[in-house]
Amino acid sequence: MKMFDTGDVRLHYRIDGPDDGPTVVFANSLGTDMRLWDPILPMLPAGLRLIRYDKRGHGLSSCPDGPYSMGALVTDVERLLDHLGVKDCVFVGLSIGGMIAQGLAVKRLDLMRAMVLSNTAAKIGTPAMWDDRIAAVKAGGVEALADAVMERWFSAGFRKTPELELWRNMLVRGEDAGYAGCSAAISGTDFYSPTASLRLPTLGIAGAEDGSTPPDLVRETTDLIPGSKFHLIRKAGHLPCVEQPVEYAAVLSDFLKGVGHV
Ligand SMILES: O=C(O)CCC(=O)CC(=O)O
Repeated sequence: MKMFDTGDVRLHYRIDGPDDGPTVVFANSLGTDMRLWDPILPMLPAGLRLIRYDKRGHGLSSCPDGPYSMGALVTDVERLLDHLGVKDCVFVGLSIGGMIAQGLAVKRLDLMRAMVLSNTAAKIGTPAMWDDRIAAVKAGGVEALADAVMERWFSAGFRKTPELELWRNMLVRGEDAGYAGCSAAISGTDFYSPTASLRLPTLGIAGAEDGSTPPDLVRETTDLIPGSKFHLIRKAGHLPCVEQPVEYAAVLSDFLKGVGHV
C-alpha cells in the first residue's frame, strides 16, 4: 500500500511485480476500488509491473470536495505515472477508468503504448441522467442506488450468487461525495472527437449483459480508433473482470502479447 500526494489529492496506489517489468496500469470504475482487478491479476503473464490506484473519492484515496472534472481525474493519474517514472505502459481502463484512459492518451500519448477500453465509451449517459443520480446520492447516499446499480453491473446469473454481497458492500461503503464527484466528471465528458484522433493499438472489451455501457456503445467508441480490436464477453455485465476473470485475463494477455508487452 502506497500513497502519493499529487498536490490536489492523495492517491492510494499499489504496485505488484518487478520494478523493471513492462508496465500495465489499471483504472477502475465508478463505485469500485482497485480490488476490482484482484480476480484477473494472478492470471496475467509473469514479469509484468502491475500498477493500480484508487481514483479520487474512491477506495483509500482522499476525497476532495466535488464536483470533479474529467480533466482533474486525468491529471491525477498523469502525475502519479510521472512520479513513478512510467513510460510506454499499457493502460487498462474500465468504464470511467476507460474515459480516463482516453483522456490520458489524448494528453500524454508518450506514456502509453496501447490501451484497453473496457465497458466504457466516449460518452456515457446524458447530463440529465447524471443529475438525477447525483441528486439521489445527495438525498439518500449511494445505498439509494445500490439495487439498480447491481442490475447494471452484473448478469442475472451472477446476481444470484453470494459474491454479489461483496461488490454491493464495496459500492455502498464508498464515499457518497466521491461517487457524486465522479458522476459529475462523467456527465461533463464527450470524447468522440478527441478519441477519433487517437492512433494507438486499442482493444475494446464489452459484456453482453452490461446495463451501463452495452456492447454496441463500447464498439462504437472502439471503432473510432483505426485498427482497434473488440471482444465481447458473454454471461457478463458491466464488470466482466469479476464475472468472467479467466476469459478476461486471456483476452488481455493475448493483447499484451500482440503489442509486444510480454
Ligand atoms: O461504472 C462507471 O464507471 C460509470 C458507468 C456507470 O454508470 C456504472 C453504473 O451503472 O453504475
